[in-house]
Amino acid sequence: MDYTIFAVAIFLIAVLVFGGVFLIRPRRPGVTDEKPSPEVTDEAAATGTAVAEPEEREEPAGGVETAQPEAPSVEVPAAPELETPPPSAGRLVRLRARLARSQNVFGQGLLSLLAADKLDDDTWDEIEDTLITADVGVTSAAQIVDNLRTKVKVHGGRTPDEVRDMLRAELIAHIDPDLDRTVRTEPHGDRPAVLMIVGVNGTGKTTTTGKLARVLVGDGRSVVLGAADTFRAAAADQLETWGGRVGAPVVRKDEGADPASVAFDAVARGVDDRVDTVIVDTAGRLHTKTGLMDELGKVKRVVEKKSQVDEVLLVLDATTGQNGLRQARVFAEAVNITGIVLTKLDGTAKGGIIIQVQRELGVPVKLVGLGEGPDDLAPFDPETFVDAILGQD
Ligand SMILES: Nc1nc2c(ncn2[C@@H]2O[C@H](COP(=O)(O)OP(=O)(O)OP(=O)(O)O)[C@@H](O)[C@H]2O)c(=O)[nH]1
Repeated sequence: MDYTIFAVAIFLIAVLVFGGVFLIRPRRPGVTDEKPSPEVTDEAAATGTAVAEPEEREEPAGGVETAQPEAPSVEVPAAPELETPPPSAGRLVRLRARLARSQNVFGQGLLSLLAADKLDDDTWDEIEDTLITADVGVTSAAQIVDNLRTKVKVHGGRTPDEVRDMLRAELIAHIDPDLDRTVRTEPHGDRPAVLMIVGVNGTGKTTTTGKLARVLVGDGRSVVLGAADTFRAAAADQLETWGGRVGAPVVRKDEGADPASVAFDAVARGVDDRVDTVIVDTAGRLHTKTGLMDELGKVKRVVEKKSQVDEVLLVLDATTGQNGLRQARVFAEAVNITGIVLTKLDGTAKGGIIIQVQRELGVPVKLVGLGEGPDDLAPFDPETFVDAILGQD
């Protein structure tokens, strides 16, 4: 009996021991049934970042348990990648094909007329008409024709190369290679250079401001942008997009705010941040509204309380011809224009406007816009321009 009790007791103990072994089976190191509670980093908390659940992992084949404790993955918003625009040097050469395409009628038209078998009065009239159609202006067109006629008489020969050289020299002379086309963007001491971008709505001011910021960043400069076009909130948004892509901060205020105060604040920010250049985009003003033109003068005067204005660049749409010239004259009366940005030269055969606008305003074309792409703005160079329109490498 005692043995029976003893045997039963042994059996029960054995059952308990083995059962316990299975019930309290050790777990794989680092693997828990509970999902780890996701960690929220300070950064994620601050930015309201969504936290990703850790994924279930499959056990590796062969039963080798190698699972390691995994840090929960946290989605951190990628910092917007800054773009590296190309430098200013060589841009016009790169965009030469655009010029060649758009100015084909102008350049090639003149070349073929000059190479005609017989250069009679009618042909010379046609040459003059071609120049006028390309917006060279009546006075310059007549001068160019006179000069070419004289050269043809003196030199006699008219091989294709001679004709091309003659026309090339004449056009370059009229565009004037000696004009100073430097865009003054160098800071002075502890003050940034200040550029104002002015012009009528739709000519491409905001786009030019953004593209110019890229040119400068491409050349290694630091830039602040001022969104003084407070008539159109979208212009400030547009500028923020441009600035954001190259790391140029944008100073803006609410729609309807005083443009002069935005311009002043932008320059103040530029001084505080010790940047190289501040570019102020102004509102597109109707040249018939004297009040608005006066305001442009005010923006300049207010900015000058903080720092001198180095450039006032007038943006002109090359496709608007005589109308654009009229606008240019009004702007030139209201504010001292230091340079012209001729936009949309990719969309017109009227490249001769360069000659006319410089002649009318006595101010050089410093930059040209050759497309809607972010890097389609180039410093203007007369020789590259003429070579492109005459189809010369
Ligand atoms: N093809 C071409 N389009 C251009 C060029 N420059 C600007 N544009 C286009 O012209 C349009 C008007 O440009 P904006 O920069 O908004 O003109 P804006 O003068 O600032 O106009 P407002 O803000 O209304 O005063 C846009 O669609 C630009 O992409 C250029 O050189 N070539």
